Amino acid sequence: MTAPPPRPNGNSAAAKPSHPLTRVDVDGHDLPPSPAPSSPRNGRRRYALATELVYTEGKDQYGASSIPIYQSATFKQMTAHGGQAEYDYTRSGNPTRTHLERHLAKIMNANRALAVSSGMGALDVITRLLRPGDEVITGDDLYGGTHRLLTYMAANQGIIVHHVDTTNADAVKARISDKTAMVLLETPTNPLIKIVDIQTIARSAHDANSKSLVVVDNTMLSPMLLNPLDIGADIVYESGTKYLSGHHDIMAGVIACNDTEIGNKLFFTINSTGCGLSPNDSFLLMRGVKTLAIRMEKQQANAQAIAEFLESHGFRVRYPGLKSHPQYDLHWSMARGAGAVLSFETGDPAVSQKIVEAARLWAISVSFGCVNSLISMPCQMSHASIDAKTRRERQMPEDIIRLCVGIEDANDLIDDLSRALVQAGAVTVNLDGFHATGTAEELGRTPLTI
Ligand SMILES: Cc1ncc(COP(=O)(O)O)c(C=O)c1O
Ligand SMILES: N[C@@H](CCSC[C@H](N)C(=O)O)C(=O)O
Repeated sequence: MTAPPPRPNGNSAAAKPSHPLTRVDVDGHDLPPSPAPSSPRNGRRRYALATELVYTEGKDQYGASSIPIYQSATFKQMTAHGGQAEYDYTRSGNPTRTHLERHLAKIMNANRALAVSSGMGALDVITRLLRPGDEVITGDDLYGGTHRLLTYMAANQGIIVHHVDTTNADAVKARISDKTAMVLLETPTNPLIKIVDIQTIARSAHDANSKSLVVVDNTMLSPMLLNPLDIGADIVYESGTKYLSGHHDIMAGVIACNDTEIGNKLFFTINSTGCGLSPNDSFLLMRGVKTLAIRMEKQQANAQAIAEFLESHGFRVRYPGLKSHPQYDLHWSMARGAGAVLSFETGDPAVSQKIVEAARLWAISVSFGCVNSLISMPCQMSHASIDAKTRRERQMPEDIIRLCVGIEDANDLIDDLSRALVQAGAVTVNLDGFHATGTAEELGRTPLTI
């Protein structure tokens, strides 16, 4: 095999300084740093997070091990005066949802958690804290639905939205003013997997304007890997559709905070608009949360293997488990794992489409965080609600492929991906093995040998 040409992104794994916590396996290969302890044993948690996910404190009158689904819209009252019974109507509260919310508050290190009907529902509830004329500072690489909602609010509700490069904490700081009501962050970003320094941004936002709320979308990591409230966020939300439930069988959203007044305002909106999570979905989300640790462990191990496989064959891979990630150290200074979403580029949208369509084990689907693996082209799918011009301005490559890794056998996933790469013409197979096609350089990769 000829010496590989320089990588198209200029990244050189060898040139990167080792992370201070670098570990090696028995063969001397680098391993990701040891995760930080999974749970500070303070606040509401007594055990490590993997234990707390399973251990629930709620009591059922019959000692049921799994919280019953209180499938009731209304609740009988003892008198006509109202107010004495704990529940009156499921939009306002339901025992299954309460059980879930208390559990979520514990694992999110929050005083209060609220469960709603989707991740976007959660963001909608949070943004109702804003008033016309308020300014929001947010990223230039955002989940498409978030971009869509903010754009709607800017056009119709008098909210001023500034999109800045949130990987540059100074750029965010420069934008903060006394009109900044909210700083909305995602890390890692979806789908460019950029890392945002929550702690530094939160500090400058609060120093410059004590009223500005720092809101973090933690969907890409889940409370298993990051607790934004511990590092300066005022509100954290996530799509429970993803890792928290883990099986793509429900839509859900979760909001958590520590401030009682904010919690009450969020609850007011949920009760007023009726977007609280249904009893049945609360049950399913509760069931999913219990296996979060074990799912995440397997998903991350698979994602790491696949990221290394692709990178070792010259593809530009974006994954914070790789030392070549330009913000590797920043990510590991905040998070306890790299998650299970990665993206890579081929240099040609048509080739990317062929790869995606040739995969069998990888379902062509939006979403992530589920037990089964998914493949997608964000520009055409999850982020299609960002118009092409804006995508170009934000340097979102049209050829980018996103892999959302599940719990299957890693070798099966790699074999299927290899086959799809070959079938798509991204590589060719000769008698003596796999070789790059003649257009390797055009495709922005080194020759592939497997
Ligand atoms: C980062 C991120 N935040 C929020 C959402 C919204 O979640 P949901 O689909 O549950 O509304 C999604 C995906 O949909 C997402 O990827
Ligand atoms: N058609 C949907 C697309 C949902 S994308 C889901 C998920 N966040 C992802 O990133 O894959 C829409 O219009 O919102």
